[in-house]
Amino acid sequence: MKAGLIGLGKMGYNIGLQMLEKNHEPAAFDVDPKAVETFKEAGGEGAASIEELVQKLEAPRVIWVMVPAGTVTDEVLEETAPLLDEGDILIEAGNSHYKKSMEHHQNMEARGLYFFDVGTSGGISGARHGACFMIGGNKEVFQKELEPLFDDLSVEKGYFHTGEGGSGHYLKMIHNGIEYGMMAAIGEGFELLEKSPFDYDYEGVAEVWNHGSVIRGWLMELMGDAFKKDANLDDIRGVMHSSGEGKWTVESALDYQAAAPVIALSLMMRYRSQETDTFTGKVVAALRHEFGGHATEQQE
Ligand SMILES: NC(=O)C1=CN([C@@H]2O[C@H](COP(=O)(O)OP(=O)(O)OC[C@H]3O[C@@H](n4cnc5c(N)ncnc54)[C@H](O)[C@@H]3O)[C@@H](O)[C@H]2O)C=CC1
Ligand SMILES: O=C(CO)[C@H](O)[C@H](O)COP(=O)(O)O
Repeated sequence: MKAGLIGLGKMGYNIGLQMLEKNHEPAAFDVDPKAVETFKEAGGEGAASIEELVQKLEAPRVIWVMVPAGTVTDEVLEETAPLLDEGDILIEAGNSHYKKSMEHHQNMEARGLYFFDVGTSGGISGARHGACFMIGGNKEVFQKELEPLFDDLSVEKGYFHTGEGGSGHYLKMIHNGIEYGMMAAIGEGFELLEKSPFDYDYEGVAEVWNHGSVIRGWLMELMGDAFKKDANLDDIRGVMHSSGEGKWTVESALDYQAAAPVIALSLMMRYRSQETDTFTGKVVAALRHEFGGHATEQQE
């Protein structure tokens, strides 16, 4: 099967390389012509526009979209859909909000297209060597047209048809919420080591925790890699950005009245990390001063 690919960034490019390796003969478009050139140099086929990409594919066309979530994804889908024929397939594998994906399902089905919302996990190395996919959409079409592709691009047992439209991205959102909580706990653990009276070798700690311990796993492996490059993480600041999935998870917890305090607090800690001082801190310091005469620290 000749697959189409839109988006040759950190994830899409590596998915493209896997498609190449596994004989899915990808043709790819990216808004950045340099990305298309790089893909061509790696052996892939390039397209100068979405229109040209569509023309290169045979019906039923399968197009994998891996661009920034939100407006860009919406625009790419809107540009692509009118160029397709009934029965063609769009796979949207970015980190999109599941409610938006449910809208895309309705919209694409109304045009006679099949749409799949796919949560992708495993990071860049997963995209390159085998990822984990959570796939929402028509099950029969998935089994008939797409299963071999997902089987090839995933690690063994690394794909799952999650159910109706939106369920793939909902599952990925919750996955990322869990990711926030797990990473926050690892961070707090190392903070407690750092504040302790002991002089731990953090790379050694990550290494031993990753051998037989209850908390072994890929995040701990990555922690070992990071400490190997920078023993005390001196080169980076402790500022934690986020791209929306944690916030959406917490919003869902509120919508569905589910208690998710670990994920919620890990999200708040990300926001807190982006501030060097806080108004909360000023208010509490001022109040302590007002009621108890406790010292405040003055601005320099
Ligand atoms: N980086 C990661 O670890 C993961 C990212 N994702 C999701 O996958 C999607 C892609 O992520 P990355 O590859 O990391 O982002 P990226 O920023 O590295 O790549 C995005 C690519 O899309 C291209 N692009 C932007 N607008 C376009 C347009 N209108 N038409 C065609 N191409 C366009 C950009 O030129 C760029 O090459 C996002 O939705 C992201 O949330 C999902 C799982 C893991
Ligand atoms: O989906 C991912 C990993 O599973 C992406 O790396 C995502 O960007 C992580 O979320 P955040 O940027 O909010 O930390």
